[in-house]
Amino acid sequence: MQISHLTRRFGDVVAAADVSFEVPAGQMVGFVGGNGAGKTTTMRMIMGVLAPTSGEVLWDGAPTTREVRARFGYMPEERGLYPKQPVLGQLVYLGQLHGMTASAARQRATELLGRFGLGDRLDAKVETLSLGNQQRAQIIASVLGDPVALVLDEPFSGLDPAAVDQMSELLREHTARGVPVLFSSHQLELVDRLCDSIVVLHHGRVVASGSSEQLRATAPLRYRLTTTGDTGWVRGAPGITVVDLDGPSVLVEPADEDAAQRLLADAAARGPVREFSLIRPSLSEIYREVAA
Ligand SMILES: Nc1ncnc2c1ncn2[C@@H]1O[C@H](COP(=O)(O)OP(=O)(O)OP(=O)(O)O)[C@@H](O)[C@H]1O
Repeated sequence: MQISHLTRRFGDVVAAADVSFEVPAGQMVGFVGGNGAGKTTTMRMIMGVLAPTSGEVLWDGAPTTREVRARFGYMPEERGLYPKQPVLGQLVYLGQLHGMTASAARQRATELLGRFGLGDRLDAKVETLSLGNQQRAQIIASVLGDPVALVLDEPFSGLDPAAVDQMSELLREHTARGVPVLFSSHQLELVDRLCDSIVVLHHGRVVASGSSEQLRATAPLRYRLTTTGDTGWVRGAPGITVVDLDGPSVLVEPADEDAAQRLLADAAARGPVREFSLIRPSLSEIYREVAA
């Protein structure tokens, strides 16, 4: 699935500005960005719920049609299930909307509800389920009918760690079959762990994208040096910028690898070195950097 130059304005607000990225077959792509960054707007355009001001979404190289989008599984921000209706009945209905027979939809929905701990709540009204269980049912709704792509708006919000694992497993079963999966989330560690690639949106624009390794490679090289004495001398070391200094421990940004190794040699010449380690930035740090 190719998102190509999607732009959406609401009056003076540009909610999405020239957003382009790919969700390759069989890959999980994490869509991150602060509140109001434009994730929901972009996903709505992908699903055809909202018309783009300009740009398009391509499927197999051609602009998506209503028929193609009908085969996408979607979990909207506003959620789709009716609070006052029984869970299983609604899932069967949704499955039928996706072209399943009533009995196939009932069988698949029952199986998934059972698998996710809701086997004894089939006839419960959605509103009587806990929020996390409602969320499980919403995710199940989006995967009924063997979708060819999945577009999920914050599917993991409100899920406990066990449910996160179960739901990630369910999504992985889809990517394993070649289904492209796009989901938004504010849980950056989870995105880092699950996704093949990440798209960072800020004020409607894509400000970074790539695998977490690629995003990390754009962050400055940082090392932590810990000695037994004071590291104040590091401030004068050539090619070294001190980020944080606290007595025997200092966090530095060397200009290059040579400067880092020179620093280590200088430190060793002064006395014992307790620690000299490359610091890998977390996705949260990278996010803060690119969104700054
Ligand atoms: N129907 C609308 N009318 C006017 N402005 C809108 C509409 N929908 C979204 N916006 C604006 O577009 C911008 C992007 O909103 P959007 O909901 O896409 O962000 P988001 O990244 O999903 O945020 P969050 O993480 O808070 O869900 C915001 O400034 C929002 O106020």
